Amino acid sequence: MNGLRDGSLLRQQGLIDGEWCGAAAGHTIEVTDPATQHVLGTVPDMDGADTRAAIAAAEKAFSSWRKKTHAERAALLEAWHDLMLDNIEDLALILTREQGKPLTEARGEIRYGASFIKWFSEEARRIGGTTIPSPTADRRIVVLKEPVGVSAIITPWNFPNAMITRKVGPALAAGCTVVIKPSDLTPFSALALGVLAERAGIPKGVINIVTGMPAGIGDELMTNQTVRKISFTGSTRIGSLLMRGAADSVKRLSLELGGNAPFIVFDDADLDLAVEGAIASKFRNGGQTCVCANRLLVQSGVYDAFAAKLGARISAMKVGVGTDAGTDIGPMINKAAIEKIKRHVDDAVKKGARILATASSVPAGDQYAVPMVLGGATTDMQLASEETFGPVAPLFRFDTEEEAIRIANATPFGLAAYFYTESLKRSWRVGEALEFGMIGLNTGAISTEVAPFGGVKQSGVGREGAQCGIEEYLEMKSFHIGGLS
Ligand SMILES: O=CCCC(=O)O
Repeated sequence: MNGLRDGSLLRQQGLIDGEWCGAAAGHTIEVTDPATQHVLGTVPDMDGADTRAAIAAAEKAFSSWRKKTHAERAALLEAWHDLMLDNIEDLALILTREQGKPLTEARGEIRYGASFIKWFSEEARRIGGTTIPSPTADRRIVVLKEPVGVSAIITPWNFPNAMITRKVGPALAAGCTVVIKPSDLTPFSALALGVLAERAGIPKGVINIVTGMPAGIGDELMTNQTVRKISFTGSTRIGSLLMRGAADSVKRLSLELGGNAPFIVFDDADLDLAVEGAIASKFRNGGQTCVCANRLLVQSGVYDAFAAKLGARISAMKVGVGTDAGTDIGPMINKAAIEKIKRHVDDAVKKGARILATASSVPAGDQYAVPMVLGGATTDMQLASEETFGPVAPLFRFDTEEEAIRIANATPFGLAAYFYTESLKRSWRVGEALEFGMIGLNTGAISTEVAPFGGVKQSGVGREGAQCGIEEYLEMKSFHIGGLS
């Protein structure tokens, strides 16, 4: 890959038990640049047998990793974090090339990703336990916190770095070992993290990375008795398949699944702030983020003004190759993504929506979606019930607060929601009425290592980040000590 300062970060092998290796069966898959369709390289197309080897390596490493002191684990995580920031330019370039997002956003993702490693290196020192007043005089009861065990980490293509670190950070801090299955579309970011983990001194077998198509690897991770925990970010369809597959061996699960985020602008909102928030939330990663605003609900009194302001911002957007200076929106990840966006726009227009504004600078090529504002969106349109996952901002007009809350909650998903108002009373009323795991009030940015990240309803189970994130990788053991009288 041209432009890397350290070419050894582009690794084209999987990582099992400290060995960089190919698939046992010798198969490989190509990884392409979504902007150019050029092949960037290949990675092993591993299967169930390779995955079993990775799980066995993680199991072997678990017995010594769990016994390290919290300070020892924290020091290794800190070293890994520092190496990520030292190599930010290369990690960002690899990420942009395989995923497409603009380089400035890719740098942001590396900093965001590294922040989870730093955060959980600190949390490693704070894994405590409790003592419980005993019901009898001759006994004492303490609750110990112990690592869950070998954890499967299955991650998506839209955040190829940060979705790994948000899971691996707490897993390692807790004393678990991991088998990572990155998306087959974006494995190089994961492998570069593996190279840096090795340089940081994280022992062999603690982090294993299996690359390739999902079916064989996923089946093994789901059913293997040694795997005690699965953490997955991706679609609700796959999340529920994993839940079913993991049921026979009763694994712990953390699932961060699909969303359908409402973004509500009330008449009393600061409109400029709302437009900033809409740009940040709707157009992050070209709209390919699970917490992206999907439905923009705008109250009648400010509908036209908001549409005009948002339209002006979108008209000025530059679409193009992520590594070109000034690019705001990169290519979409693949043809299926483009087709879905097109289907949503065609359906909306057929049902009466109007295109109010589009980005003026969009290169030719069917890998690019046109950023746009759609006016007159209604709840019978496909884009009201499905995540578009693209740079299309549909505006739904509403009249009353009750109507906005009803429309916002009319979805089986419950990941993120946003609303804008200057009223204190309304802030609390609406914040409490929205059925979502994360709410942004007068902000479109809710992603940070310090706050719990996760959803309700079909958007998943469990929380990542924050102080609670490490609990997902810890078991409680009640220890009853008798005969003390
Ligand atoms: O799309 C997945 C999560 C992105 C984020 O952490 O904000």
